[in-house]
Amino acid sequence: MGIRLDSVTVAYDGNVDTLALDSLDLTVEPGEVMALLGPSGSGKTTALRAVAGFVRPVSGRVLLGGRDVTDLPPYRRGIGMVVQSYALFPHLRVDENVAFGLRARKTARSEIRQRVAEALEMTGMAAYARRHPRELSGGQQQRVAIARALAIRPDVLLLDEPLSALDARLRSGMLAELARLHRELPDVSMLYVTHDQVEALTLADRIAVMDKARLQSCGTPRELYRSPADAFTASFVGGANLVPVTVGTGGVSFAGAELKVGTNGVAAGARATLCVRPHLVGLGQGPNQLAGVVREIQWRGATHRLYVEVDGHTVMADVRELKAPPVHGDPVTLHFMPDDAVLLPAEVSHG
Ligand SMILES: Nc1ncnc2c1ncn2[C@@H]1O[C@H](COP(=O)(O)OP(=O)(O)OP(=O)(O)O)[C@@H](O)[C@H]1O
Repeated sequence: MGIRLDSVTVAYDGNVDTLALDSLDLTVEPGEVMALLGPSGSGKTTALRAVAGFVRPVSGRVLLGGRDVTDLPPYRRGIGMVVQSYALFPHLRVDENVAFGLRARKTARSEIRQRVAEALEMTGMAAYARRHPRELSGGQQQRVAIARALAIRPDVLLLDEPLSALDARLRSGMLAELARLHRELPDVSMLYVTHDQVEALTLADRIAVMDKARLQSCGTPRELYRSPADAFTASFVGGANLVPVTVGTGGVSFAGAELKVGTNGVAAGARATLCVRPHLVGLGQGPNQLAGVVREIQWRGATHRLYVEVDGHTVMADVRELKAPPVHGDPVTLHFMPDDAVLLPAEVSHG
């Protein structure tokens, strides 16, 4: 079932001077996973809570499957929700926790038994049905929380930083599990709040990037990564080199160098920001050369990350592990292919 936020504005405590959500328009297609990505306080959780019905917009509408649910209470929206802190009932066993939403809906006993078994099976927790939450690891507790959300067979699943309490190894395992669940439940739309871009890039069909209560941009992970529309999106979805340039004809000038890049019809003489991903910057001679001085070098196993100062700006280059890496203070030449650069509107810094 699709989700639509139609110009949704939320102000907590009636404070309309600082909106938590400012006219948010967002559509999640049926069966789609949409990640909400953005810095702390940008309104991601608020958007989720508006869909769930825990906050009431001061204006705008929430539609589920084309039906206006703005005035419906949360329990009548057919939504499953998983939050960061698991929020399991400590005094209830795993199976009782999973059954909770079904009991509240007065589902028949035999049906409850079947659905609880199914949800625990789906999340790999069938063997733990009779344990209490305190007898489970963090990852297992989160699986139970997901099973509980799935037991009501929701049309819409809302996930609020579901993996952020887990350690890195568990997190990547659970990410794969969520991707599998999405394949097994192709009709369930998911709205997934995260500030982790790897989670967003891995799991989402599309990513909505939020900043300061507004939608900054929305697109597939590939679109936002390969052709971001603005510097904020570029820096939030994948690492980015962002440098101020002056547009010429057939290229730009930066740090005294003339660089060939597509100008997208931007007028010559205009100021703009050039975006190049660090892994697309090479070391040594090539097209579009930049001369600089190594300020820092990090060994990352398969790659080296170089921080190179070019005319007062830092340019990052991720290159394959070097046998004889340069050292701090060494002069180096960097290069990148014309097609690997994106020209963005002028503003580099954001907030
Ligand atoms: N219950 C509340 N009462 C008053 N203000 C709130 C409440 N919840 C959130 N806010 C404010 O609304 C704004 C958006 O908060 P929200 O929790 O939606 O952001 P977020 O993007 O989910 O952040 P985070 O990544 O830190 O969870 C923030 O300025 C926050 O301080």
